[in-house]
Amino acid sequence: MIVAIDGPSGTGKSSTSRAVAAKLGLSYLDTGAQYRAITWWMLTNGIDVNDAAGVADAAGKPVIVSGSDPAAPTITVDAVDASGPIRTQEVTAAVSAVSAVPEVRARLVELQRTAAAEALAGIVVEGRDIGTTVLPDATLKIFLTASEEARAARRTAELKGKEAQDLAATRAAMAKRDAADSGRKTSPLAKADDAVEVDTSELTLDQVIECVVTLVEEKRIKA
Ligand SMILES: Nc1ncnc2c1ncn2[C@@H]1O[C@H](COP(=O)(O)OP(=O)(O)OP(=O)(O)O)[C@@H](O)[C@H]1O
Ligand SMILES: Nc1ccn([C@@H]2O[C@H](COP(=O)(O)O)[C@@H](O)[C@H]2O)c(=O)n1
Repeated sequence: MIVAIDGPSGTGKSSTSRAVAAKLGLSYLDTGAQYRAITWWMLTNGIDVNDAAGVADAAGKPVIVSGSDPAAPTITVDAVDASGPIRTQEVTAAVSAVSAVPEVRARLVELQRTAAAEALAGIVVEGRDIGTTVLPDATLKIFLTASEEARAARRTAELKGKEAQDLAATRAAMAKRDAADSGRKTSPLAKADDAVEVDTSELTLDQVIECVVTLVEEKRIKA
């Protein structure tokens, strides 16, 4: 059972994927965390993230390891826990430039396919290009969407007390990142033709989780 969950930022991919994987006894892989991890490494090693050739040259250097237990997902870079630093606004603002570099994508797609092949009980993999590029033969593909208003409100609430931005700034930053992710040449953010689209704007997180669990169970019955 391989479940691919894609969609723009703030649609609920991570929250939904983790919960679905935990409920169904599947592994979980957050591919966005891997792109954030390589971006953090570039920033901390003085690589200009807007210099695509420099990023490409360095893409093979960091060792990125993802732990796939949905109860406690982990990510390390060169054996250092990166789960905190990859969530800063500095990394969020830089990640789209790094993830657009084909050498970076080739490196991480290989890691992602290996993780899926090794997950014997099955896996939920979330990102932007899982259904279209990374795992085109996934058992089930979901594309989550939500209105810009809903997504910005969710992210603003999540960031409260951390690196808080106001609603308008959060919305503008999300729109900019989605435009860059959708507009890049190599495997842009896109819905696979055979993905089920779920608009989460008016749904609670529990309703979205239930909806995806039902879709997985339907696939299992048919298999
Ligand atoms: N249906 C929902 N209703 C209300 N809040 C939600 C819903 N789904 C997710 N959230 C909340 O919205 C925030 C963003 O969710 P999440 O991180 O899962 O989105 P994402 O699609 O993975 O975002 P990104 O791609 O930017 O990492 C979290 O605080 C989460 O708890
Ligand atoms: N399959 C993917 C997953 C992510 N990205 C890039 O990483 C960024 C961060 O993703 P989050 O889910 O953690 O917000 C995202 O904006 C993309 O630039 C990707 O390219 N492909």
